[in-house]
Amino acid sequence: MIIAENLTIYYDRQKAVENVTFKLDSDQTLLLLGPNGAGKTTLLRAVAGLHQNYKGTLLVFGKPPIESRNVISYVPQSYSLNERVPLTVIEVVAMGALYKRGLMHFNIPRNLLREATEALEFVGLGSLKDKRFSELSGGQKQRVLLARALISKPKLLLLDEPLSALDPSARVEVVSVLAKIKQEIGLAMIITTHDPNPLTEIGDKIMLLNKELIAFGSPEEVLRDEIITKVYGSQSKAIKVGKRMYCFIGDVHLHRGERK
Ligand SMILES: Nc1ncnc2c1ncn2[C@@H]1O[C@H](COP(=O)(O)OP(=O)(O)OP(=O)(O)O)[C@@H](O)[C@H]1O
Repeated sequence: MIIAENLTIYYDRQKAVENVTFKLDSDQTLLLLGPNGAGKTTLLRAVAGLHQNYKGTLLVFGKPPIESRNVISYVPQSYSLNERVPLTVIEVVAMGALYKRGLMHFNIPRNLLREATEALEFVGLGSLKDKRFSELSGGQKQRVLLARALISKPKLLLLDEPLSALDPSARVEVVSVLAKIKQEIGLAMIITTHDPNPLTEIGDKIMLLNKELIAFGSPEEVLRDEIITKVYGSQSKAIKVGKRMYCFIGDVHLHRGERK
């Protein structure tokens, strides 16, 4: 379980996220929604144990995040793999485990190659394992990064904007892998997004963040006109299609000067 109580996160003395409280069960998926500069990445990095300038309580499986890092996989927004290094897809996946195990060499042990192959098959890319990573499409790269994040068998998967910069069909591919992860692996996930609509089928909880916590609850509880208009203005609208909630929101940009 992930627990935050009165969590305030700082850059130096500047508050980036203020007084956030929430709980997430170990098999639940949280969609972390908010406009530019709302503090989504900052909160995600704090949960990952990568940003420790905070006050309040933050516990990941009963421990401060820094002590739980071996069971957390974090996929940053802009993945900084130098694409001039001619790595194959399977090497990119296997390196995820090598980093975690503190090994930094390129002789990938055979058992690890097998695990990496299985992880690639799980995301539907087994046939591309020997291809250059740099030659893949955006959606395929994101699926490889999911395989790489899964190889260390995390209990918590943190994804920063996994759908940004993908075209609609690539989004569908990635969302179907996320749904499979949720169904078949059953771990906790926190996914930051500007647009919850493609992800509402897998989101158990949604947090609307705008430096402060605006709302936290089920999609039905959070995607309501009276809540989303607080952040996205009077033009935004929540709508129910079948059993699922969706929303129309514009992109709101916060600038430093506008913050409290
Ligand atoms: N390294 C940093 N040093 C100082 N301030 C930072 C740093 N990184 C982010 N901030 C500030 O913290 C606030 C929250 O930023 P953050 O990147 O977490 O927002 P976000 O919701 O992820 O935005 P986006 O959707 O644009 O990625 C912003 O005001 C940002 O300028």
